[in-house]
Parts: sequence; structure tokens; C-alpha cells
Amino acid sequence: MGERRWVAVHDGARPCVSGDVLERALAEVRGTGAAIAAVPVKDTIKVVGEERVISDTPDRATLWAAQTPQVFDYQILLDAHRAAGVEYTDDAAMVEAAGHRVTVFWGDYHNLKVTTPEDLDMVSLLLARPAVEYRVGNGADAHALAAGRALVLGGVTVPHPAGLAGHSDGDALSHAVIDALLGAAGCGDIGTHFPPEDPSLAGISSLLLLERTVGVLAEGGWCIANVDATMLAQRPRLSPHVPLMRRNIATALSVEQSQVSVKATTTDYLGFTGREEGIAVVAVALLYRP
Ligand SMILES: Nc1ccn([C@@H]2O[C@H](COP(=O)(O)O)[C@@H](O)[C@H]2O)c(=O)n1
Ligand SMILES: C[C@@]1(CO)OP(=O)(O)OP(=O)(O)OC[C@H]1O
Repeated sequence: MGERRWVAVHDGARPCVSGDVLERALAEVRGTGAAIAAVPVKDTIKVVGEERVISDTPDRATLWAAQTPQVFDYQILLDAHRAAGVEYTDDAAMVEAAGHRVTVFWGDYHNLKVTTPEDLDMVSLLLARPAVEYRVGNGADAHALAAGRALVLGGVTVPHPAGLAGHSDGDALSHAVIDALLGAAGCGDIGTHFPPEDPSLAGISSLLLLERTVGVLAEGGWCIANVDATMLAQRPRLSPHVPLMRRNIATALSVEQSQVSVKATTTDYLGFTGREEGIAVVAVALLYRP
């Protein structure tokens, strides 16, 4: 073993072990010297004697099912092997018998042991399953209402005497959605990708920025599961424009309209939106990576 300090014993019949379990193993054994993967049992366990008569029902709260990897300080494991007189069903039992404290760390219910043909069916299903990652993000934006500007939300020009101020078209709905998407992907925010100082963005349609955001997401392999946004505006009444806003955003994001939800609420005359000084939007987005 040279100068190596830790030994991780793994059962070849557990093919679904993950890197996360191994990382937890190393973190635990550094503190305790002897640690095993385990999961709390979900079934009530019966001790059954002769003629299938139950002799005991142990308190399930104290029962964990042992798994591998079981990780030990090399010297502790070697000494336990040298002292072992009988057969044990796992290395932990042998180390326990040698008088050492062995702790459990959180294993994985997917880390199944293939013993019977039924186990093989379960493991085959697990291994055939595509591993999908999910990320959620939120976004918020608020713009002042300025007399004489076009009011653009979700790419729709809504008839109103005042519109949203901004370097771009001021489309706070699109901006909040962009921030939710970038947040979910862990890719900064709208200002990082589309700086307000950039002269080429003056008056730009924010639907184009939404399209470019899809490119940023694609670089990380992210796909959009859904987006949900709420516009906070005392006036004008926005719900008649919501179907077109959804369609515009869905087209810009290259997703189905059903994946884009847009809603509106007043703030009952409260705050800057209630006083009609501005409009605010909050949004959430869910991304997945196949
Ligand atoms: N600018 C707005 C605000 C609200 N709506 C619609 O009215 C409904 C009720 O709004 P409350 O703020 O009074 O709860 C809301 O659910 C929206 O459908 C709207 O169209 N435009
Ligand atoms: C996209 C940008 C570009 O100037 O749009 P703005 O209209 O300035 O809107 P804001 O939400 O204040 O900030 C985002 C900007 O990066």
C-alpha cells in the first residue's frame, strides 16, 4: 500500500455507485477512520424464528441498511483482518469486532446490490435512465414609466400614454425572463451579456436579447423546461395582451407556447407600481440538461 492511508472496499455487485457517494466516503473517513455507506431502512424489519413466527420488531428508527463503499484507515483494516477469527458479512462488522467505532455516512438508495434476477431488472432500468440535471432561476426588473414612450412588454406594444424608459426598448418582461434564464444557468445576468453602455443595444427589441440568451444557454447544454412571469402594473390592463406576449417569448426562446406563462397583477395602488411611476416584473425559469 506504500504511503497510502485509506482503503475503500467496494462490492462489485453494486454498479450504480456515484461519485457523490465516494466524495462523502472520503470526507467521513478523514474524521472517523472507519465509515460505511448506509441508508435508513424504509420497511419495518421483523426478526423471524422457527415456523416463521416473529420474535421481534426492532425500532426502525435505529436501522440502516449497510452498503459499500466501506472506507477505513489502512492500519485499522489490516489489524482487523489479522485479528478476525470468524466470517463477517461485511468489512465493517470485522472492524467493529476489533473494537473500533465505525460510523455511517449517507449512501444512495440507487446503490443497489445485484443478488437476484429481480435486482438485475431494477439496476438495468436505472442504468438505462437518462441522467437529467435541473436548475431553477429567478429574475426581476423594474422600469420607470415615461410619457410619450412606447410601452413594450413581451415584444407587444401596448396602447398607453406612457412607456418604459430604458437604453433598450425597456421591455421589463423580457428582461426579467432573461435574468431568470441566466440565473438558472449560473451565467451572470442581463447586464453581463448586454451592457447598458453598449451603443449597439440602443432601442433594441428585447426579443432579440431573448434569442441571444438561448445561445448562451446552448453553450452550457441547457434546454428550457418552462418560464413563468408576473407583471406588476396598476395600469394599463395587460391580460388582453398576454396571449401575444406568450407567443412572442416562446418564439424568441424556440419553445412551445405552453412552456411560457405570463400573468399580470396590480399592487392595489401600493408602491411605485401602484402610483403608476413604473412597472415591475418577476420571473422564474426551469432549465434541464439532458
Ligand atoms: N395591469 C394589470 C393588472 C391586473 N390584470 C388582471 O387583473 C387581475 C386582477 O388583478 P389584481 O391585482 O386586482 O389581483 C389579474 O389577475 C390580471 O388578470 C391585468 O390584466 N392588468
Ligand atoms: C438590456 C439592457 C441594455 O441596456 O436594457 P435596458 O433597457 O437598459 O434595461 P435594464 O433592465 O435597466 O438593464 C438591462 C440592460 O442591460
